[in-house]
Amino acid sequence: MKKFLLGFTFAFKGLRYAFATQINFRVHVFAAIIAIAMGFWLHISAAEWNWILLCIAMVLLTELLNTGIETLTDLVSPGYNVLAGHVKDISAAAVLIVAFFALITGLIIYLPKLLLLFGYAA
Ligand SMILES: Nc1ncnc2c1ncn2[C@@H]1O[C@H](COP(=O)(O)OP(=O)(O)OP(=O)(O)O)[C@@H](O)[C@H]1O
Repeated sequence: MKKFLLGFTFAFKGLRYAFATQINFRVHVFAAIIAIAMGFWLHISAAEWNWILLCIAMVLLTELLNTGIETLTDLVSPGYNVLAGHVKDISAAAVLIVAFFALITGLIIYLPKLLLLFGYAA
C-alpha cells in the first residue's frame, strides 16, 4: 500500500517538473481550463464532454511523453547529434498532431454554439 501511494508522489513530481520547465505544458493546461469553462458555460452534452475530456487527456499525455523523451535525449546525447534532433522533432510532431485534432474537435463542438449565442445562424 505504501509503495502504491509512493507511486502517486512520483507521478505528481513528474507533473510538477513538466509544469515548471515546459511553457508548452503550461499553455496546454491553460487551454484545458478554458475548454472546461466553456463546456459549463455552453452546456455541452455528455457525449461532447467525453470528446473534450479525451482531447485534454491526449494533449497533456503527449506533452508529458514529449517532455520525458526530450529529457532522456538530453541525458543520453548532451552534444549535437542528428539522430537526437530527429527524436526530438518526431516527439514534438506527435504533440502537434494531437493538438491539431483537439483544436478541430473544439471548433466542431463550440463554434456552432457560439455562433448561435451571438445571433448567427449555424
Ligand atoms: N542534441 C541535439 N542534437 C541535434 N539537434 C538537437 C539537439 N537538441 C535539440 N535539437 C534540435 O533543436 C530542436 C529544439 O530542441 P529543444 O531541446 O530546445 O526542444 P524544445 O522542443 O524547444 O524543448 P524545450 O521545451 O525543452 O525547450 C529539436 O527539435 C531538434 O531539432
